[in-house]
Amino acid sequence: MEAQAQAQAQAQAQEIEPQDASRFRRVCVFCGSSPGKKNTYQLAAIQLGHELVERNIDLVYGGGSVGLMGLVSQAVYDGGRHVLGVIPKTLMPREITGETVGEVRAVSGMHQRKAEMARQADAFIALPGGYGTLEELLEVITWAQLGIHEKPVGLLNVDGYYNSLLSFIDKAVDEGFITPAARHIIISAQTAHELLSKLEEYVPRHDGVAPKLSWEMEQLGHSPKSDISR
Ligand SMILES: C/C(=C\CNc1ncnc2c1ncn2[C@@H]1O[C@H](COP(=O)(O)O)[C@@H](O)[C@H]1O)CO
Repeated sequence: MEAQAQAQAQAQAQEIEPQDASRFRRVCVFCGSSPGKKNTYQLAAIQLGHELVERNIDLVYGGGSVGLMGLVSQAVYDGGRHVLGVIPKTLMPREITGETVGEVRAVSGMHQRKAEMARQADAFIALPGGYGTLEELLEVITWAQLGIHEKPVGLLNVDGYYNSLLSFIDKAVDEGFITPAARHIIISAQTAHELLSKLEEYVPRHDGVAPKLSWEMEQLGHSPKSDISR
């Protein structure tokens, strides 16, 4: 595959330095179940997988091998890190989702999937994607705003794919619907390396609206043990 060969060549050319230990054990990636039209989207998915491997970070994602989901999960798996795919039982047939590499966890529905992915992750990253990706991204941002978790949320803005979403969010701040503090929940960058570095440094600036423990129990079904969420 062209994007895979290109990503490998770039990684070799850069002779990536070994990273310091990451504060993240596992990152959740939301991304398109389609590959997108530009090669740069596919390349970015593979490069994100390589970046996670370089930093010794495991992956949790929506499972399957379709689109960008398949590229990022394969890159993490090939790099020797653990891959956890969380799939609702209805989406499990291979004709819908394709083969999943690594561990597969079946859940009863889409809500359970999002809660399980959130529970398992220390941070979230969205690559380019469609409705599913946007819905997953906006939900973890909303949960952060409410104080359900304090895990960093990153947007990999490949080739400016998310420029219009970011402009819209800035408009919502200007119009008084999103507070400037909550605007800082979204960390964006154009490359996986820059994004991971920013996420490692993230410090939440917004206030939650209710006691965190009760939110965690209500939304995630538990009190997360992750170091990041405390
Ligand atoms: C119906 C389509 C593909 C079905 N395959 C999927 N397999 C696994 N996970 C999926 C699938 N479709 C959506 N998801 C989840 O939403 C995100 C991707 O959705 P998008 O609309 O393509 O952005 C992804 O993060 C998954 O968690 C054809 O779309």
